[in-house]
Amino acid sequence: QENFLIGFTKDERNALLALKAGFHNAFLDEKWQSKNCYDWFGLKCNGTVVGVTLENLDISGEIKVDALYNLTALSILSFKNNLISGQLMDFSNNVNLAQLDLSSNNFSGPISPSLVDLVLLESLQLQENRLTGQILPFDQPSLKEFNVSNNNLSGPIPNTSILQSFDDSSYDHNLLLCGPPLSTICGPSSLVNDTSSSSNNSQIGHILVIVNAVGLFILIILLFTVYKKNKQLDQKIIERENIAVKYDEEKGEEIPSELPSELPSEIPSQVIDNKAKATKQDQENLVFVDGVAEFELGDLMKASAESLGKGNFGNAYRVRLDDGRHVIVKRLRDLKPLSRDEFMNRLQVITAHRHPNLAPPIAYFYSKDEKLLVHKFTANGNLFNRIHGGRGTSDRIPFRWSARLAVAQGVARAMEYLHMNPNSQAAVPHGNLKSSNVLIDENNMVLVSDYGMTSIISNKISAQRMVSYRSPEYLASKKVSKKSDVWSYGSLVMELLTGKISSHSDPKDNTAVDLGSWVHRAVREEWTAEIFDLEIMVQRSAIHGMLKLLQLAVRCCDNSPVKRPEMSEVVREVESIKLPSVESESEEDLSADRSADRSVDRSLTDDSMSATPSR
Ligand SMILES: Nc1ncnc2c1ncn2[C@@H]1O[C@H](COP(=O)(O)OP(=O)(O)OP(=O)(O)O)[C@@H](O)[C@H]1O
Repeated sequence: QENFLIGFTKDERNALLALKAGFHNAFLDEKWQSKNCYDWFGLKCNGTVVGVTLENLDISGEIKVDALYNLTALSILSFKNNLISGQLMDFSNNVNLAQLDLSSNNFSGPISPSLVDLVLLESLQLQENRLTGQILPFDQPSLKEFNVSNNNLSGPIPNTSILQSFDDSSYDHNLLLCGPPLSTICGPSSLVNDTSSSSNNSQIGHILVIVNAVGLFILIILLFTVYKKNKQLDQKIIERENIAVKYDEEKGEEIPSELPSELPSEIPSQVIDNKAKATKQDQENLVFVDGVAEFELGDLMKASAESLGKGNFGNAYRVRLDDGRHVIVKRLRDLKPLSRDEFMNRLQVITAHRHPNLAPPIAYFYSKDEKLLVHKFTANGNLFNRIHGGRGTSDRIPFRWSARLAVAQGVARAMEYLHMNPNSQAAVPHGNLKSSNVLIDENNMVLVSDYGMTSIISNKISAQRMVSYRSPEYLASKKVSKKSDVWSYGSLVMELLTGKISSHSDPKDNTAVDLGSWVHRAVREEWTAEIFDLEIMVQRSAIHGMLKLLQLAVRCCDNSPVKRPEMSEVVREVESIKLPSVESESEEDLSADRSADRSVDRSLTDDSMSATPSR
């Protein structure tokens, strides 16, 4: 059989087929088949495989540690910007490797020691993963490019001449990394071996990272001592800045001109009130949106934290404060190059939006190396998990029609408010509405989160990663608008009604469907009633309301943006859908023998539906 292969050896082909089997990628399944290496997408071969370049393909799945053993001639390897998870591979057999780019994936665990022995290695790009443990003492003179920024690495940067020759951008955004070339000073705790690096139990998705609280505390004390020394000097600078702010306010200073045109041309009055407050606090601490400092940056840093995974704007952590309260901390990355003032201004615009169905950050932080958003923790998770979580297990609490309708109404109200905001004349598109950005709090209130981020995230990243339900015009222009929000709302409602995962929001899930086309087909082929999630289909008396909501969702997902309704019209329509009487719903629930969830469902419905002071 080997005689029939062109461009690569049998062992290499088998290794690549095994690699493909670990990925869930329809594109590769199609393109990596033939016996001719030259037909394979992303390969470079000359009798043997010398290059594998698979970038921006939404590849998910894991790579086995020994996956590259038989690719002995490999010189270039890039899996840049995919969703690959698992530990880094063993590169001991890839002695020709010169360029390795695994950036923007979900790799976890330690940096593979085999990389230190690659004497031809010129470029190592590991940024934007979830790597833990320490940086190894790379010192091969061949190394010209090196980047491990945006990981969870810890400890001192080894003092080799090669590693010290790269500037701090190669190391930025690793919360526990220290020593030159970073300006963070190493405390005694940094010298303790990081236990997380040796653990082999890194999981795909949500990894629990318990931060060594004692060690960190010592580090914080050291950092604060340094801060305090600078404080007196800073005080003078702050006083000067306050004078400058007052002067700007008197002149009626406007938001910098680079703001997107959809943002308000004037700063809302509430924002101006906050501005002086913010300027006093923001030098080295959190800026609280309501002006009351509930805790300090140091409290966050010494607390234990659980990683919730990597979102489009950075890593999110659930942090447990000393008083037992939980908050969510998001470490932002891929921002526009904003000055402190610009960042503060934009956050003030975002946080000035107040509506019972919105979840703005409660605090934010800016420093050269770190930008953070702090949110209240919402105890009942997100809508994605409510719709899809625990299916087929005894843990699953059925998600009934009344509760789903309440979600559709709450989200619609929040979106209408963002589009119309009566208080500040600010009208912003959300830009990233999806089920994981709809949160459910302890009172079962529906809260829309992560809105307005286009004003701070770099244009390239927003275009690549935001908007999980992609409208046709967004795919063409890469710009979010109110009408692309309406499309997203329609898709979210389809997800809510069908219980299907959208392939746009989770390409790696093989049960996912292109919701828009799937629903359109169902309507066209007249099997409409069958498309509803079984959990609500049993509620026969509600079928009329479900059909009405489905029709609205279909209109929101019209290919032509002008034919889509405005959010205000959507709110009117979704609120006109009546719930079936409590009696008939209860009877149906009883007949489905699933009455256990009644209290949960009714509370979700009642609470979120009653919270409508703005209407
Ligand atoms: N305030 C919060 N309370 C509880 N869970 C939250 C909160 N904010 C976010 N989460 C959850 O944490 C996880 C990560 O959130 P994050 O916003 O970083 O990413 P995402 O929602 O997956 O994507 P994107 O960055 O596009 O919004 C998600 O499952 C999200 O639902």
